[in-house]
Amino acid sequence: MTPIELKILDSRVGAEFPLPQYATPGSAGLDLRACLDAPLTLAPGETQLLPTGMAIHIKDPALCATILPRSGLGHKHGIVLGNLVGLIDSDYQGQLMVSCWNRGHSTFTIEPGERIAQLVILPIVQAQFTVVEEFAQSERGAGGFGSSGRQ
Ligand SMILES: O=c1ccn([C@H]2C[C@H](O)[C@@H](COP(=O)(O)OP(=O)(O)OP(=O)(O)O)O2)c(=O)[nH]1
Ligand SMILES: [Mg+2]
Repeated sequence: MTPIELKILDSRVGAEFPLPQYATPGSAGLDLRACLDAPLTLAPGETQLLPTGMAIHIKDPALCATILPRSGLGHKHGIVLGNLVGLIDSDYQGQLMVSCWNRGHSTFTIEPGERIAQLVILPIVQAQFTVVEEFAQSERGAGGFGSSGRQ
């Protein structure tokens, strides 16, 4: 386990709303909860930025966090992320925010404390680019975007 600092910005976090935790020993993600004062209704097509009531400071530039949708909410109810994937930089110290997008056809109500997305901590490699005139030829070369066909 990698220690990461977490600041509670809303006193309900860690009390009525549990802190993010790995649900099982093999979990990759920690569920994030909507730190709302009242239920929030998302109409079809609507996007709202929801607070989580907490901040993390990852510190280590060799790590980042991503915010991903929960599969049940996304698949069954069309509740995904307005930014598709959220990327949390290692030097970000502000509140973790979740952009919730109702891409479905029905209104969906998010309750205070409801688990709306998941946080996944990942390793990062920062690159330093070396500008060259030519690349050593690879097997693929510039082929892409379906160049290998469909079957
Ligand atoms: O779903 C998200 C995505 C980002 N962030 C925070 C953490 C991240 O480190 C910061 C900046 O995110 P990003 O670089 O993706 O956004 P930007 O539009 O490029 O903003 P900036 O100009 O602040 O970098 O916003 C969130 O809280 N939730
Ligand atoms: Mg940015």
